[in-house]
Amino acid sequence: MIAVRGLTKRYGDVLAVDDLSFDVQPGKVTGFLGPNGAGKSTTMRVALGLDRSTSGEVLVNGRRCASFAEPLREVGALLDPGAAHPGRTGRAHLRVAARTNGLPARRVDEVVEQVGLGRAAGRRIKGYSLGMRQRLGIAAALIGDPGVLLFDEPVNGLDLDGVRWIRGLLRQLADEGRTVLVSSHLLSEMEQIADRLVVIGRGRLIADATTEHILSGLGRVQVRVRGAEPDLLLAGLREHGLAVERVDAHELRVENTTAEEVGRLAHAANVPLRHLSEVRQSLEDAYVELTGDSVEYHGGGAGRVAEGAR
Ligand SMILES: Nc1ncnc2c1ncn2[C@@H]1O[C@H](COP(=O)(O)OP(=O)(O)OP(=O)(O)O)[C@@H](O)[C@H]1O
Repeated sequence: MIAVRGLTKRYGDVLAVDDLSFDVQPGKVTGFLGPNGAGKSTTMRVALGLDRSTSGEVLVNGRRCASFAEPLREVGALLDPGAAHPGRTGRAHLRVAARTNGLPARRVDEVVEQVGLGRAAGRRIKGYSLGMRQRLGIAAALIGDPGVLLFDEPVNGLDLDGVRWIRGLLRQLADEGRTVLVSSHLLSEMEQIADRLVVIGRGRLIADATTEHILSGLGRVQVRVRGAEPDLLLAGLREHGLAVERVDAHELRVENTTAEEVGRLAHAANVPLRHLSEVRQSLEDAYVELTGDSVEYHGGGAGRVAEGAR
Protein backbone atom coordinates (compact mmCIF):
# COMPACT_ATOMS: atom_id res chain seq x y z
CA MET A 1 0.00 0.00 0.00
CA ILE A 2 1.10 3.54 -0.73
CA ALA A 3 -0.04 6.52 1.36
CA VAL A 4 0.56 10.03 0.05
CA ARG A 5 0.06 12.46 2.92
CA GLY A 6 -0.08 16.24 2.42
CA LEU A 7 2.74 16.05 -0.11
CA THR A 8 4.15 19.38 -1.30
CA LYS A 9 7.20 19.75 -3.52
CA ARG A 10 8.68 23.04 -4.70
CA TYR A 11 11.47 23.51 -7.18
CA GLY A 12 12.39 27.14 -6.56
CA ASP A 13 9.35 29.10 -7.77
CA VAL A 14 7.66 26.05 -9.29
CA LEU A 15 5.06 24.38 -7.11
CA ALA A 16 5.22 20.88 -8.65
CA VAL A 17 3.04 19.13 -6.04
CA ASP A 18 0.62 21.00 -3.82
CA ASP A 19 -0.69 19.38 -0.62
CA LEU A 20 -1.52 16.09 -2.31
CA SER A 21 -3.06 13.19 -0.38
CA PHE A 22 -4.34 9.83 -1.61
CA ASP A 23 -3.97 6.09 -0.95
CA VAL A 24 -3.08 3.35 -3.40
CA GLN A 25 -4.59 0.01 -2.40
CA PRO A 26 -3.23 -3.47 -3.09
CA GLY A 27 -4.95 -5.81 -5.56
CA LYS A 28 -5.89 -3.04 -7.97
CA VAL A 29 -4.34 -1.14 -10.83
CA THR A 30 -4.51 2.52 -9.87
CA GLY A 31 -4.06 4.99 -12.72
CA PHE A 32 -2.25 8.22 -11.89
CA LEU A 33 -3.61 10.61 -14.47
CA GLY A 34 -2.82 14.21 -15.26
CA PRO A 35 -1.63 16.44 -18.10
CA ASN A 36 2.08 17.03 -18.73
CA GLY A 37 3.67 18.82 -15.80
CA ALA A 38 0.87 17.89 -13.38
CA GLY A 39 3.33 16.47 -10.84
CA LYS A 40 3.04 12.70 -11.41
CA SER A 41 6.75 11.97 -11.84
CA THR A 42 7.64 14.23 -8.94
CA THR A 43 5.21 12.36 -6.67
CA MET A 44 6.71 9.05 -7.77
CA ARG A 45 10.28 10.26 -7.26
CA VAL A 46 9.47 11.40 -3.72
CA ALA A 47 7.69 8.08 -3.07
CA LEU A 48 10.88 6.26 -4.08
CA GLY A 49 13.11 8.47 -1.96
CA LEU A 50 14.85 9.87 -5.06
CA ASP A 51 13.73 13.38 -4.24
CA ARG A 52 12.89 15.08 -0.94
CA SER A 53 9.48 16.54 -0.24
CA THR A 54 9.17 20.19 0.77
CA SER A 55 6.54 19.04 3.27
CA GLY A 56 4.34 16.01 3.77
CA GLU A 57 5.42 12.47 2.99
CA VAL A 58 4.83 9.30 1.02
CA LEU A 59 4.76 6.01 2.92
CA VAL A 60 5.23 2.63 1.27
CA ASN A 61 3.92 -0.15 3.49
CA GLY A 62 3.92 2.35 6.34
CA ARG A 63 7.53 3.46 5.94
CA ARG A 64 9.57 5.96 3.95
CA CYS A 65 11.38 4.32 1.04
CA ALA A 66 14.72 5.79 2.06
CA SER A 67 14.55 3.66 5.23
CA PHE A 68 14.54 0.32 3.35
CA ALA A 69 17.92 -1.46 3.43
CA GLU A 70 17.04 -3.50 0.32
CA PRO A 71 14.44 -1.33 -1.39
CA LEU A 72 13.87 -3.55 -4.45
CA ARG A 73 12.32 -6.21 -2.20
CA GLU A 74 9.67 -3.69 -1.12
CA VAL A 75 9.06 -1.49 -4.13
CA GLY A 76 9.90 -1.72 -7.82
CA ALA A 77 9.71 1.18 -10.25
CA LEU A 78 9.97 2.02 -13.91
CA LEU A 79 10.78 5.71 -14.04
CA ASP A 80 13.16 6.54 -16.84
CA PRO A 81 13.89 3.68 -19.22
CA GLY A 82 16.91 5.61 -20.50
CA ALA A 83 18.59 5.54 -17.09
CA ALA A 84 20.47 2.22 -17.52
CA HIS A 85 24.20 2.38 -18.35
CA PRO A 86 24.34 2.11 -22.19
CA GLY A 87 27.64 0.20 -22.26
CA ARG A 88 26.35 -2.66 -20.10
CA THR A 89 24.36 -5.62 -21.28
CA GLY A 90 20.81 -5.93 -20.02
CA ARG A 91 21.80 -8.97 -18.00
CA ALA A 92 24.75 -7.17 -16.37
CA HIS A 93 22.41 -4.27 -15.47
CA LEU A 94 20.06 -6.71 -13.75
CA ARG A 95 22.93 -8.53 -12.00
CA VAL A 96 24.03 -5.27 -10.36
CA ALA A 97 20.47 -4.62 -9.19
CA ALA A 98 20.23 -8.15 -7.75
CA ARG A 99 23.60 -8.01 -6.01
CA THR A 100 23.05 -4.62 -4.36
CA ASN A 101 19.72 -5.81 -2.99
CA GLY A 102 20.86 -9.17 -1.67
CA LEU A 103 18.90 -11.11 -4.28
CA PRO A 104 19.92 -14.49 -5.70
CA ALA A 105 21.42 -14.47 -9.23
CA ARG A 106 18.65 -16.77 -10.48
CA ARG A 107 16.25 -13.80 -10.22
CA VAL A 108 18.04 -12.28 -13.23
CA ASP A 109 17.08 -15.21 -15.46
CA GLU A 110 13.57 -15.31 -14.05
CA VAL A 111 12.79 -11.67 -14.82
CA VAL A 112 14.50 -11.82 -18.24
CA GLU A 113 12.11 -14.66 -19.01
CA GLN A 114 9.11 -12.89 -17.45
CA VAL A 115 9.49 -9.73 -19.55
CA GLY A 116 10.38 -11.59 -22.75
CA LEU A 117 13.78 -9.95 -23.19
CA GLY A 118 15.21 -13.27 -24.43
CA ARG A 119 18.58 -13.19 -26.16
CA ALA A 120 18.61 -9.39 -26.15
CA ALA A 121 19.60 -9.66 -22.46
CA GLY A 122 23.13 -10.47 -23.61
CA ARG A 123 23.43 -7.40 -25.83
CA ARG A 124 24.60 -3.91 -24.88
CA ILE A 125 21.79 -1.58 -23.82
CA LYS A 126 22.88 1.17 -26.24
CA GLY A 127 21.57 -1.01 -29.10
CA TYR A 128 18.14 -1.51 -27.49
CA SER A 129 14.91 -0.22 -29.01
CA LEU A 130 12.62 1.80 -26.76
CA GLY A 131 10.44 -1.29 -26.32
CA MET A 132 13.43 -3.35 -25.16
CA ARG A 133 14.49 -0.60 -22.77
CA GLN A 134 10.99 -0.56 -21.30
CA ARG A 135 11.09 -4.34 -20.85
CA LEU A 136 14.51 -4.10 -19.18
CA GLY A 137 13.25 -1.35 -16.87
CA ILE A 138 10.28 -3.51 -15.93
CA ALA A 139 12.54 -6.51 -15.33
CA ALA A 140 14.57 -4.37 -12.91
CA ALA A 141 11.34 -3.27 -11.18
CA LEU A 142 10.25 -6.89 -10.73
CA ILE A 143 13.58 -8.37 -9.72
CA GLY A 144 13.02 -8.14 -5.95
CA ASP A 145 9.48 -9.57 -6.25
CA PRO A 146 8.12 -6.44 -4.53
CA GLY A 147 4.57 -5.96 -3.29
CA VAL A 148 4.46 -2.36 -4.50
CA LEU A 149 5.12 -1.24 -8.07
CA LEU A 150 5.28 2.20 -9.66
CA PHE A 151 5.30 2.65 -13.43
CA ASP A 152 5.77 6.12 -14.92
CA GLU A 153 4.22 6.29 -18.41
CA PRO A 154 5.11 2.65 -19.21
CA VAL A 155 3.35 2.57 -22.59
CA ASN A 156 5.08 5.67 -23.99
CA GLY A 157 6.50 4.93 -27.40
CA LEU A 158 5.49 1.27 -27.47
CA ASP A 159 3.88 -0.51 -30.42
CA LEU A 160 0.51 -2.18 -30.03
CA ASP A 161 2.02 -5.53 -29.04
CA GLY A 162 4.08 -3.86 -26.33
CA VAL A 163 1.07 -1.91 -25.08
CA ARG A 164 -1.03 -5.08 -24.87
CA TRP A 165 1.76 -6.89 -23.08
CA ILE A 166 2.06 -4.13 -20.46
CA ARG A 167 -1.70 -4.06 -19.91
CA GLY A 168 -1.69 -7.82 -19.28
CA LEU A 169 1.30 -7.60 -16.97
CA LEU A 170 -0.22 -4.81 -14.85
CA ARG A 171 -3.43 -6.79 -14.48
CA GLN A 172 -1.52 -9.91 -13.48
CA LEU A 173 0.54 -8.01 -10.88
CA ALA A 174 -2.62 -6.54 -9.33
CA ASP A 175 -4.37 -9.92 -9.37
CA GLU A 176 -1.42 -11.31 -7.42
CA GLY A 177 -2.37 -8.82 -4.71
CA ARG A 178 0.32 -6.23 -5.40
CA THR A 179 -0.13 -2.47 -5.18
CA VAL A 180 0.21 -1.08 -8.72
CA LEU A 181 0.39 2.65 -9.50
CA VAL A 182 0.75 3.57 -13.18
CA SER A 183 0.95 7.11 -14.50
CA SER A 184 -0.24 8.46 -17.83
CA HIS A 185 -1.40 11.69 -19.40
CA LEU A 186 -3.86 9.79 -21.61
CA LEU A 187 -7.34 9.10 -20.31
CA SER A 188 -7.96 6.68 -23.19
CA GLU A 189 -5.03 4.55 -22.04
CA MET A 190 -5.99 4.59 -18.37
CA GLU A 191 -9.58 3.78 -19.20
CA GLN A 192 -8.42 0.37 -20.43
CA ILE A 193 -5.95 -0.42 -17.67
CA ALA A 194 -6.99 1.11 -14.37
CA ASP A 195 -9.54 -0.01 -11.77
CA ARG A 196 -9.21 3.28 -9.95
CA LEU A 197 -8.02 6.70 -11.01
CA VAL A 198 -6.23 9.39 -9.09
CA VAL A 199 -6.46 12.49 -11.30
CA ILE A 200 -4.19 15.48 -10.61
CA GLY A 201 -3.70 18.86 -12.25
CA ARG A 202 -1.11 21.49 -11.31
CA GLY A 203 0.00 19.33 -8.43
CA ARG A 204 -3.43 19.15 -6.82
CA LEU A 205 -5.95 16.35 -6.47
CA ILE A 206 -8.89 16.60 -8.86
CA ALA A 207 -10.48 13.18 -8.50
CA ASP A 208 -9.92 9.92 -6.64
CA ALA A 209 -12.50 7.24 -7.39
CA THR A 210 -13.17 4.13 -9.45
CA THR A 211 -12.54 4.48 -13.17
CA GLU A 212 -16.18 3.66 -13.80
CA HIS A 213 -17.38 6.39 -11.47
CA ILE A 214 -15.10 9.00 -13.00
CA LEU A 215 -16.01 8.07 -16.57
CA SER A 216 -19.72 8.11 -15.84
CA GLY A 217 -19.38 11.61 -14.39
CA LEU A 218 -17.39 12.95 -17.31
CA GLY A 219 -19.24 12.27 -20.54
CA ARG A 220 -22.19 14.48 -19.81
CA VAL A 221 -25.05 15.09 -22.20
CA GLN A 222 -25.99 18.52 -23.51
CA VAL A 223 -29.12 19.36 -25.44
CA ARG A 224 -28.88 21.81 -28.36
CA VAL A 225 -32.14 23.53 -29.21
CA ARG A 226 -33.31 26.18 -31.68
CA GLY A 227 -36.77 27.66 -31.44
CA ALA A 228 -38.85 30.32 -33.15
CA GLU A 229 -38.56 32.59 -30.10
CA PRO A 230 -35.24 31.96 -28.32
CA ASP A 231 -35.88 34.47 -25.52
CA LEU A 232 -39.22 32.94 -24.62
CA LEU A 233 -37.76 29.44 -24.81
CA LEU A 234 -34.81 30.42 -22.61
CA ALA A 235 -37.10 31.91 -19.98
CA GLY A 236 -39.40 28.86 -20.11
CA LEU A 237 -36.53 26.41 -19.60
CA ARG A 238 -34.91 28.45 -16.80
CA GLU A 239 -38.26 28.64 -15.06
CA HIS A 240 -38.03 24.86 -14.68
CA GLY A 241 -34.59 25.11 -13.08
CA LEU A 242 -32.57 24.03 -16.12
CA ALA A 243 -29.07 25.40 -16.75
CA VAL A 244 -29.42 27.13 -20.14
CA GLU A 245 -26.82 29.11 -22.07
CA ARG A 246 -27.09 30.94 -25.37
CA VAL A 247 -24.78 29.59 -28.06
CA ASP A 248 -25.77 32.36 -30.54
CA ALA A 249 -28.83 34.41 -31.47
CA HIS A 250 -30.82 31.30 -32.34
CA GLU A 251 -29.37 28.35 -30.45
CA LEU A 252 -29.50 27.40 -26.77
CA ARG A 253 -27.47 24.80 -24.91
CA VAL A 254 -29.09 23.02 -21.97
CA GLU A 255 -27.09 20.96 -19.45
CA ASN A 256 -28.04 17.78 -17.59
CA THR A 257 -31.33 17.02 -19.28
CA THR A 258 -32.75 15.09 -22.22
CA ALA A 259 -34.03 16.18 -25.62
CA GLU A 260 -37.41 14.73 -24.64
CA GLU A 261 -37.64 16.95 -21.55
CA VAL A 262 -36.64 20.09 -23.49
CA GLY A 263 -39.19 19.23 -26.20
CA ARG A 264 -41.91 18.81 -23.60
CA LEU A 265 -41.10 22.15 -21.91
CA ALA A 266 -40.94 23.97 -25.27
CA HIS A 267 -44.34 22.58 -26.12
CA ALA A 268 -45.71 23.71 -22.74
CA ALA A 269 -44.26 27.21 -23.37
CA ASN A 270 -45.87 27.18 -26.81
CA VAL A 271 -42.57 27.70 -28.68
CA PRO A 272 -42.26 25.83 -32.01
CA LEU A 273 -38.86 24.14 -32.34
CA ARG A 274 -36.58 24.15 -35.40
CA HIS A 275 -33.85 21.93 -34.04
CA LEU A 276 -33.44 19.59 -31.06
CA SER A 277 -30.48 17.26 -30.47
CA GLU A 278 -28.45 15.60 -27.72
CA VAL A 279 -24.67 15.94 -27.81
CA ARG A 280 -22.53 13.69 -25.64
CA GLN A 281 -19.27 15.35 -24.73
CA SER A 282 -16.31 13.13 -25.63
CA LEU A 283 -14.39 11.75 -22.68
CA GLU A 284 -11.16 13.33 -23.88
CA ASP A 285 -12.84 16.75 -24.10
CA ALA A 286 -14.30 16.27 -20.65
CA TYR A 287 -10.92 15.27 -19.28
CA VAL A 288 -9.25 18.34 -20.76
CA GLU A 289 -11.98 20.44 -19.21
CA LEU A 290 -11.60 18.64 -15.88
CA THR A 291 -7.84 19.10 -15.74
CA GLY A 292 -7.59 22.33 -17.75
CA ASP A 293 -8.01 24.63 -14.81
CA SER A 294 -7.60 22.51 -11.75
CA VAL A 295 -7.63 25.46 -9.38
CA GLU A 296 -11.17 26.28 -10.43
CA TYR A 297 -12.27 22.73 -9.74
CA HIS A 298 -10.42 22.25 -6.51
CA GLY A 299 -12.41 22.28 -3.30
CA GLY A 300 -15.74 20.84 -4.46
CA GLY A 301 -16.46 22.94 -7.55
CA ALA A 302 -18.90 21.74 -10.17
CA GLY A 303 -16.38 19.74 -12.15
CA ARG A 304 -14.83 17.91 -9.27
CA VAL A 305 -15.48 14.21 -9.13
CA ALA A 306 -15.89 13.15 -5.54
CA GLU A 307 -15.19 9.76 -4.09
CA GLY A 308 -17.80 7.30 -5.24
CA ALA A 309 -18.33 3.58 -4.93
CA ARG A 310 -15.10 1.71 -4.41
N1 LIG B 1 14.13 18.93 -11.13
C1 LIG B 1 13.25 19.87 -11.40
N2 LIG B 1 13.58 21.18 -11.34
C2 LIG B 1 12.67 22.15 -11.61
N3 LIG B 1 11.39 21.94 -11.94
C3 LIG B 1 10.98 20.65 -12.02
C4 LIG B 1 11.88 19.55 -11.76
N4 LIG B 1 11.18 18.40 -11.90
C5 LIG B 1 9.92 18.76 -12.25
N5 LIG B 1 9.79 20.10 -12.32
C6 LIG B 1 8.56 20.86 -12.62
O1 LIG B 1 7.54 20.39 -11.76
C7 LIG B 1 6.30 20.30 -12.45
C8 LIG B 1 5.78 18.88 -12.36
O2 LIG B 1 6.61 18.03 -13.17
P1 LIG B 1 6.42 16.45 -13.25
O3 LIG B 1 7.52 15.94 -14.14
O4 LIG B 1 6.31 15.88 -11.90
O5 LIG B 1 5.02 16.33 -13.99
P2 LIG B 1 4.37 15.08 -14.70
O6 LIG B 1 2.94 15.07 -14.32
O7 LIG B 1 5.15 13.85 -14.44
O8 LIG B 1 4.48 15.48 -16.23
P3 LIG B 1 4.92 14.64 -17.51
O9 LIG B 1 3.69 13.88 -17.91
O10 LIG B 1 5.27 15.72 -18.47
O11 LIG B 1 6.09 13.78 -17.11
C9 LIG B 1 6.56 20.79 -13.85
O12 LIG B 1 6.23 22.15 -13.89
C10 LIG B 1 8.05 20.57 -14.03
O13 LIG B 1 8.58 21.49 -14.96
